[in-house]
Amino acid sequence: MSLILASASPRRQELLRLITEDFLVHNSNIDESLVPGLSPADAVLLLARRKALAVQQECPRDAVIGADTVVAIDGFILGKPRDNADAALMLRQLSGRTHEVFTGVCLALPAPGMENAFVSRAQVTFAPLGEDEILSYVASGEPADKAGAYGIQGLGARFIERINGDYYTVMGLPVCGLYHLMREQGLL
Ligand SMILES: Cc1cn([C@H]2C[C@H](O)[C@@H](COP(=O)(O)OP(=O)(O)OP(=O)(O)O)O2)c(=O)[nH]c1=O
Repeated sequence: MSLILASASPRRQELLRLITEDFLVHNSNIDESLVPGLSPADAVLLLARRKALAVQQECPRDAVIGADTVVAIDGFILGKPRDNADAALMLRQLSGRTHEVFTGVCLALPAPGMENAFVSRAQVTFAPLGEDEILSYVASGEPADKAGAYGIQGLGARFIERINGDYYTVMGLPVCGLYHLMREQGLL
């Protein structure tokens, strides 16, 4: 049995390496569009599960990890921005306020129906951002592939006053939660 990370995200690969070096990477290529009306926690669980199960269909003898991250504020779910204008809108919404980041993780095991999933939530407080800061951050390109249009691990760090929760949940993979789940399941 191999361990497979169902993700194209280089950040998730880097974070899984904090738990184990012994894994392969397969992109799941699933449709990430969401049914409207889902709570952020249900949305990330659904997508994490879809990613893990899509890869497990191809590799039924392996254990597969899928994950998904969204930002939630004012009852809205912010995924990855569509374009630069959308990224700037998201950053204006986050400016000077506290939002939540949800990361769902699904570990699909080879026995039929054996799946373990959990959601990790963190609160992140942004400093007030000037329009010039927003535009130059968007121009850096960093927001483009990130939920909520920022990366806590990159230039986005400048804007973050406070976090309550697991830093790695914000980055896209809750390392402590996944490590403990993998130990419980006898994978480590
Ligand atoms: C909020 C935040 C998000 N992100 C990233 C984590 C995720 O990669 C991305 C959210 O998109 P996801 O759809 O969760 O992940 P992905 O498309 O990058 O990778 P895959 O589906 O193949 O696993 O945003 C950061 O890197 N830093 C942050 O601070």
